[in-house]
Amino acid sequence: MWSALLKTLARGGPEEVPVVLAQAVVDQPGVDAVTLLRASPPEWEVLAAVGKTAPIELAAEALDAGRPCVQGEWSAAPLAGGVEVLLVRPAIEAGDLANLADLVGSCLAAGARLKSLQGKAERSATLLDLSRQWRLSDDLGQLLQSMADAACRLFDSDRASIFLWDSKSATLVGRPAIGIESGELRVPDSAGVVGEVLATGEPRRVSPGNDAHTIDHSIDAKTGYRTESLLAVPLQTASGEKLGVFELINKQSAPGFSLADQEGLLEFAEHASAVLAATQEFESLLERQELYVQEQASAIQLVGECPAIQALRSTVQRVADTDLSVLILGENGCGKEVVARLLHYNSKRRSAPFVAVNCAAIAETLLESELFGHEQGAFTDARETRAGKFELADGGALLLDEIGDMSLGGQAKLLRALEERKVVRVGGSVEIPVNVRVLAATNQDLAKLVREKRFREDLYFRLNVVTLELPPLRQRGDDLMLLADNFLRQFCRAAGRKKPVWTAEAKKLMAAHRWPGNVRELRNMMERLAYLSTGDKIESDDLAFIAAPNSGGDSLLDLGLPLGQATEEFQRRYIAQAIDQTRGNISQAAKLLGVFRTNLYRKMGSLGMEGHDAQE
Ligand SMILES: Nc1ncnc2c1ncn2[C@@H]1O[C@H](COP(=O)(O)OP(=O)(O)OP(=O)(O)O)[C@@H](O)[C@H]1O
Repeated sequence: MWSALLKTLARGGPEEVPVVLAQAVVDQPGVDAVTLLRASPPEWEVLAAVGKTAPIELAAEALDAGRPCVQGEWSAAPLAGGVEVLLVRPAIEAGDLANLADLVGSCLAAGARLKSLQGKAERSATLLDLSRQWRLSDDLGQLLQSMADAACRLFDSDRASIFLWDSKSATLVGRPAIGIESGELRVPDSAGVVGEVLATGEPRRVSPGNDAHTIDHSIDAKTGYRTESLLAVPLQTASGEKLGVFELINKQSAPGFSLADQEGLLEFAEHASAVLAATQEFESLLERQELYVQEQASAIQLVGECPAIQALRSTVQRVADTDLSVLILGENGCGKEVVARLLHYNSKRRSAPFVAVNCAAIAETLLESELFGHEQGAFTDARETRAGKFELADGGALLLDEIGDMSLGGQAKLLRALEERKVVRVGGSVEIPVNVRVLAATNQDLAKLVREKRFREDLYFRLNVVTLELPPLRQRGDDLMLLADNFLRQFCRAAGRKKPVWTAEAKKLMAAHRWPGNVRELRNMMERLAYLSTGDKIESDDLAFIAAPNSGGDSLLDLGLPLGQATEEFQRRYIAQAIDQTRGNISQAAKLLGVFRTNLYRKMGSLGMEGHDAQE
C-alpha cells in the first residue's frame, strides 16, 4: 500500500493520493469497500470510493462525534483535520479503524500539502512573469484583460472580471465585461456578491448548492451569461486602500471553486493590486493633466469678428499643429500672447508646458541664465542649480515676448540654441537637448531693426517662418464694442451685478478714443467700470471718470485705505498713466518715470500689473 503511495507522491501526482489510499485500504485482508469523504457543507465531496456505496449519514455521525462509529456492516472514522471521513466495509474494530484513519489522514494531509505547494510554485512563477509584463503596461484596459486571462488559466475558470471601485459615483466598474457592448459593466457598489466583498474586505465563494441565491442574476441578464459558481476576493493595496474586487465565474472542472482556489486568488489579487494601484495613479495623473489642459484651452478667447481677426483665426488653425516658428506682430496689449496660447493649445504639444518670457523685462546679464538655466555657484546669486525656460518648455512651446528688445549678445546665444536644439546652463558644460516650438512676439518693426543692424538677420529669418499681424484695436471696427461687452459681462458676473447698458453718448466716446493700450486698456477700463460705476446705464460721465485714472485721486481718501495700500494704488495708477501716454511703449514709459525698463517691469510685477512673465 505505502510503496504505491510513495511512488505516487514522488511522481508528483498529489491529486491521485486519495484514490491510491482507497485502493490500499481495500487491499487489506477482509475489506471489500472503502469511501473517503470530505465535508463541504451542505454537501459531501467524494474524494475516492472503491466497492459498494457508503452511507453518508454515518460519515456525518462520525464527524459530529469525533470518533469511530458503526452502522450495520460499515464503520466510519473522522480524519485528523476534522473535515474528512474514512468509511470501511465490513466494519472493523474501533482501535484498528482509528489507527488506519491516522495513517490515511497523514497521507492525505501530505498529499494536500504537496498539491498546495505545487500549485503555489506554479502560480508564483506565473505571477512573477505576469507582474513583470504588467509593470511595463500603461494601458489599463490591456492590463485588466491580461490579468483576467491569466486568472482564468490559473484557476480553471470560465470568466474573470476585475471590478474597479469608483468611490465618487459609488459604482463598481467591471472590466473586461464580455457580452457588454462598451466592454464595461457598471453596478452599484452595494450590489450582489461583489458589493459584499468590497464592503467586508472578505473573500466569498458561491457554488450551486452553497448560497447560490446570493448571485445577482440581473448582471447575467446584462451579459447574457449564466453564473453557476463564483469566487470573489478584495483588491486592496498593502496599506488597506480598497481598489475593487477580483471575480472568477464558473469553475470548469468542478461544480465550484475550492478553498485552495480562494487562497490562490487572494495571493494573485495581492500582486494585481500592487500593479493596479501604480497604473491607476498614472492614469488619474494623465486624466487630471488632460482636464487641466482642456481648462486652459477653453479659457483662451480670441474675441473678434472683423475681417483681420477672422483671417488670423484661420491662419492659426492652419499652422497650429505644425512645428513652424511663428512671429506675432502688433502693438502693446493687442492680444499677441492670446494668439501664442491659441497656437499652442491647438497643437499636438498642448499637454506639455507653454512658457512665456518677456525678453524686455530681463536685464541683459540675467537673460542667458533665465533662458538656459544655471548651475549652482555659476555667479554670486546662483545659490542653487536652476533649469532655464527652454528646459521648462521642453516638449511644449516657448513664447519670446518683446523679442525686439533683446541685446545682440542675447540674440547670438538664442540663435545658437535654436540651431543646435541644445542648451548649456550658465556655469555648466553638459549639453541638454531641448525640443521646443519657438513663438516670438514684438511691438517693434523687426524688419526695420534688421536694416538698422540692431537685430540679427539670421535670427529674424529663423523666427519669422510664419508672420501673424494683429491690428490695433482702433482699426477693428465693431469688435471694439463686442470686446467691451464681453469683458464687462465677465467682470459684472464676478462683481455679482447686472451688466449695465450703454447709452448712445457713451458708445460715441468709446469709438472716439484712440485706445493706445489696445485690448489691455479696454479690459482694464471695463474692470473699473464693473466695480466703480453704479446704475444700470453707462453714461459718458462714467467713462470720463474712468478714462482719466489720475483724476480719481481723491477717492483714495474716501475709500479709507491704509497708507501702504494707498501708496501702491497711486503707483499703479501713475505707471498706468505713463504707459497710456506712451501708447503702451514700456521703454518710453520707463524713461518718463526715470527708471530702468527692467526695474519698471519688476515694479509692475510686484504691483500685480499685467505685463510680466507667465509660465504654466
Ligand atoms: N481678441 C481678444 N479677445 C479677448 N481677450 C483679448 C483679446 N486680445 C487681447 N485680450 C486680452 O487683453 C489682454 C492683453 O492681451 P495680450 O497680453 O495677449 O497682449 P500682448 O499683445 O501680448 O501684450 P504685450 O505687448 O504687452 O505683450 C489680456 O488680458 C488678453 O486676455
